[in-house]
Amino acid sequence: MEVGFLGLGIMGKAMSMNLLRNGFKVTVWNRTLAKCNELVAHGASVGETPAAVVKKCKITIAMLSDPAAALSVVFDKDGVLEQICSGKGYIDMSTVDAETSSKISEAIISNGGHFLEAPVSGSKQPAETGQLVILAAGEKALYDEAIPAFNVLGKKSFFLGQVGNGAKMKLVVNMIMGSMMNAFSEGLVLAEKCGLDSHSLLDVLDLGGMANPMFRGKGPAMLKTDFSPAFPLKHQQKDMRLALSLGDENAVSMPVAAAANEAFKKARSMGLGDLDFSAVYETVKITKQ
Ligand SMILES: NC(=O)C1=CN([C@@H]2O[C@H](COP(=O)(O)OP(=O)(O)OC[C@H]3O[C@@H](n4cnc5c(N)ncnc54)[C@H](OP(=O)(O)O)[C@@H]3O)[C@@H](O)[C@H]2O)C=CC1
Ligand SMILES: O=CCCC(=O)O
Repeated sequence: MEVGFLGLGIMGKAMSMNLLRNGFKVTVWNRTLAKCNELVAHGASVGETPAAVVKKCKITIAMLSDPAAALSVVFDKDGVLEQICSGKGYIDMSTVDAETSSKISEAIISNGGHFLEAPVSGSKQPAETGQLVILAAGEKALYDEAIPAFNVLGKKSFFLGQVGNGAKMKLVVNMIMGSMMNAFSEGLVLAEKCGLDSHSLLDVLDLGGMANPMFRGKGPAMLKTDFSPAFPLKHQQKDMRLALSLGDENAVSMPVAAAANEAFKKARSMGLGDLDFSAVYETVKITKQ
């Protein structure tokens, strides 16, 4: 199966590498074209533009930073729309809002193509090992066609119905995750300030009902001030912002998420946006001094 892949950031690189490892022919494109070189060394072909990739491939996947990037790659000059046509599928796996996804879907479909949104739960390591959770919505026939690729990329795929449902599910999940990360950071700082051993706190948490891979995986690194990016903080703040907007639309009061968003914004203003989202811990350390 020949697949196009647009966007070779932390996630896109890992996912396209995984497809190559599993026997897919992959044609890649990235805005900063030099990032394609490593994929080429592993057998990928390069498309000079998103349009060139779509022209070559029956199915093209995108994994881009945010709504502006997702729209630009489709609608701008040399974009996806120039070559999408009957029989071709476009799958956007970026985390965006439902409105962005619907706009892209309408344009693709009105040009004769097929569209699926398929944001993912899981980060860099699950992307490398094919353990993502895929939250797809849109055209069921394209979903069925993409299953061989999804089975390589993820451990479980959900088909959630109409376009927008995948985006909404992803934003709800990341809203919860961002709030949890803030509560976790406050707990770590409080434990330290009141004279407790932070590693003991991690052990206690890991043995109880709140045990989870995020605390287990990120906690020891946070205590060492290691914020090597798996999920960049600027993207987590984007997701909190989009989730809060979804809350506005649905008149859902979300004071916890709003406070978490403020902390991520503060972290961005401190220049921490490119670090892992666990670097929000640094903002709590400062405010508790
Ligand atoms: N990292 C993670 O753990 C997870 C991330 N996600 C989501 O996946 C998406 C990608 O995340 P991640 O790989 O971490 O992000 P990165 O920041 O590592 O990569 C972003 C990608 O988007 C491209 N890009 C940015 N702006 C534009 C633009 N205007 N036009 C074209 N391309 C653009 C970048 O190109 P260039 O190289 O040129 O800058 C790069 O390829 C995001 O929506 C994120 O929220 C979802 C699950 C987990
Ligand atoms: O969007 C990023 C999600 C990161 C994760 O699920 O660990």
